[in-house]
Amino acid sequence: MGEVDSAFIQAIEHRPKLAVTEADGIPLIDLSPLNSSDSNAIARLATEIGDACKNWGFFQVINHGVPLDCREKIESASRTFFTQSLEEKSKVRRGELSPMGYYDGEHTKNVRDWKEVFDFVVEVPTLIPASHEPDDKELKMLHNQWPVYPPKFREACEDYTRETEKLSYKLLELISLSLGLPAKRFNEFFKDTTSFLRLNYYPRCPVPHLALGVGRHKDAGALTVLAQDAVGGLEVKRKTDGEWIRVKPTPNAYIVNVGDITQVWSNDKYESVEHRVMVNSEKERFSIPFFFNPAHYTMVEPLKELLDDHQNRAKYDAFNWGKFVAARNLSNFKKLDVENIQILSFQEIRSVMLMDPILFVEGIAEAAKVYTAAVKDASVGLQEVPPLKYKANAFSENLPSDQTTITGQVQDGL
Ligand SMILES: O=C(O)CCC(=O)C(=O)O
Ligand SMILES: [Fe+2]
Repeated sequence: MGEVDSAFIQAIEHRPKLAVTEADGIPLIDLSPLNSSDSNAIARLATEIGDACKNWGFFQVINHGVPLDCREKIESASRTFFTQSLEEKSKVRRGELSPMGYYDGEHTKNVRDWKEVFDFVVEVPTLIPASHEPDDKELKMLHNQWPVYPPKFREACEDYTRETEKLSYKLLELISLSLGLPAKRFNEFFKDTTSFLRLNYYPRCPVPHLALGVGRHKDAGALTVLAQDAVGGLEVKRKTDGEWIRVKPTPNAYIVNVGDITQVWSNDKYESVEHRVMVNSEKERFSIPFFFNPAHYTMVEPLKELLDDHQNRAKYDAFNWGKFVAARNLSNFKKLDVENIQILSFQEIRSVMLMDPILFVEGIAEAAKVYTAAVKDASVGLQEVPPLKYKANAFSENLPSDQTTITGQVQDGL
């Protein structure tokens, strides 16, 4: 393996196959009916989007209204930024006090990603809870850090974000219609948005069969709108058979996927689907996801209009989006000595309605102990941690995939 740090190496069962399956099945949807006032065409479009959300959790859109030059400007700014020296990029490195900016040490499920990122929030400042503690009402403000080079980097980023945000609202409205709800049913949640944009850079990798650009994960927020370049590498786990399918790069298209919040809102009608990114030894790759997220104070729960007392009972408890984000921040800056800690600390969010109650309570109790120990720098006797860690991992690994948590599968985000 030469000089490759073992932190990048995936467990055998998660290593990518170098032979790629490129399926045609991921829907390609033309959004041009939105430019007409033909309500039938818009209704048909909503149905098409609803089917894609149900069957794939992913789709691509064309004729989306984001000007091409706006996209080209941010793509070129991103390329110029990342080709600088580490020393230059580190001038805007993210830290505990400013979680936005440049970072090259992200881990997904405790394996390091073969990538570098630059993050910025859409609304300045963005408010999120200061801690994950339920009783702590203090808020903190997220600000952006901008590099001085390349010039116009900030302008390119901000212009692009405004356009992708507009597109995200259109998509959200179509999703709402597809669920039989008024177009603007979800809009109120996004007033004080916690959305952010990420520039991803995947350098060439000498061990593409052992490492991943981003390990398997689901996106936590409401929607992700992603621009990928012509290199390709994004793979989606096909719902029908669990096969990893490559999303074919389509010039000037956007890849859209529903995140966990939409899954909860729709009470599982739409599913947030696992995906990952393969890297390669010949070509570097760039992508730009826009994570469209609600206000921190949003209580995320299945929409009442979609529920009844029979077939359609709520499958999730309500959870507070901001507290969830704050908990994610905690693990971003402290390397917890426990694998999959995010899964374990939030298990109740999704599985409480789904799994055997005794197993659930036991699992959560174990997880809570491990979590507390890890957060307090393992101040609980060290000899106690390994068996707990072992049990907790066994617990999370044994969950069927449809019972994994809203947070555990999520390795994106704040
Ligand atoms: O780079 C990509 O194609 C996808 C990245 C991704 O899934 C993410 O950043 O959440
Ligand atoms: Fe993702």
